[in-house]
Amino acid sequence: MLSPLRVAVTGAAGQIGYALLFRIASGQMFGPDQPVILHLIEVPVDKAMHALEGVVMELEDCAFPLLAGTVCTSDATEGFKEVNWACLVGSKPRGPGMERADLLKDNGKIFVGQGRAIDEHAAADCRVAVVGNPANTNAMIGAAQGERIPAERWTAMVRLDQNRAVGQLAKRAGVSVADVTDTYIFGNHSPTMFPAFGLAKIGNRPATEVLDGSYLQGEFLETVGKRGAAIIAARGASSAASAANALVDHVRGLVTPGKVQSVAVKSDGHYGFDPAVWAGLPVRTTETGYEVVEGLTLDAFAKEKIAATNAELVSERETVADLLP
Ligand SMILES: NC(=O)C1=CN([C@@H]2O[C@H](COP(=O)(O)OP(=O)(O)OC[C@H]3O[C@@H](n4cnc5c(N)ncnc54)[C@H](O)[C@@H]3O)[C@@H](O)[C@H]2O)C=CC1
Ligand SMILES: O=C([O-])CC(=O)C(=O)O
Repeated sequence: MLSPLRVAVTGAAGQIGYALLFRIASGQMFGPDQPVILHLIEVPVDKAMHALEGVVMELEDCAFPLLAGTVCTSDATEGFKEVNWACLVGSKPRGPGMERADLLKDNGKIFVGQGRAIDEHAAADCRVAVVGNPANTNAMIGAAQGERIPAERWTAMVRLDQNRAVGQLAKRAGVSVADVTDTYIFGNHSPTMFPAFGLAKIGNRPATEVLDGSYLQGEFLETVGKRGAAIIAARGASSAASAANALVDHVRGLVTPGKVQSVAVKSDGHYGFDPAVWAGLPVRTTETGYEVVEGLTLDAFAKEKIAATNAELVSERETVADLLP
């Protein structure tokens, strides 16, 4: 029997939290043999903590064999103590008419405190997945607060964008999602992101041979880039179930050696990104961590799009300069 992993989830009583916790506890994130202890972190507000009690009652009522315990707290020190994974979901979602970058000032602050608490109290092997928006820049802020946990262990989620891109390509081509491969997101989790259709394959053929260029350069990019806003317009609330599902994929991928997926990581200059921004990139999981997949061929159109999303990430960093040590 494996010893339990401690997994922190912030915003545990929120929308994504509600769609996520049951999947972690059932083994979908860390596998069917891996017990977990969930550290559920919320704001110190009665309504949120009370809602969290209800969520814990429901977790108990599922009788998950892999759920080895829960810790409920609004205290970051207790919440992140000895955790092996921190899923940072807790933060404000945007409403209709807003861009994710509009959340920068309010949400950015959260990642200063949590970055410090993780660095001081988490297990030495702790890895972090940031979901709260704007996710790339929040990961950069959090990572910058620490000295003990290497910045490379801080990742942000662009897997939802990858899944959206795969879904759109499959629908357009009239094939199963299983037939769509090599679909990677470069850059920011924002409308400037670039789903690199030039690398994607549909039924083992280049997507550019299966679908026409005007669709790929136009409607496809627009639909994937603005999908979050379309869901807010339709639901009146931001995507939650698909976001939780993408986080399960993101973490599962990062604990599965050989898996290649889109992850926002410290760019270190790959594919022309500023070295200090967190950019969506194709990432391969290794036995000890991950590596960026190098050497993929990008055409002039792709390079122009990557330059634009990089410029946005650099400008977000300038906006939060006061939150960086
Ligand atoms: N990266 C991505 O692909 C996606 C990111 N998101 C983002 O995820 C975040 C959460 O979304 P929802 O769950 O729908 O929002 P929500 O409002 O339903 O839940 C957020 C929860 O976080 C809690 N919270 C706020 N500050 C906190 C803190 N400092 N510590 C702990 N908990 C805190 C709130 O009390 C609330 O319960 C938003 O920023 C949203 O924009 C949403 C979908 C996709
Ligand atoms: O669009 C939003 O604000 C929520 C989100 O990040 C997404 O659905 O991709």
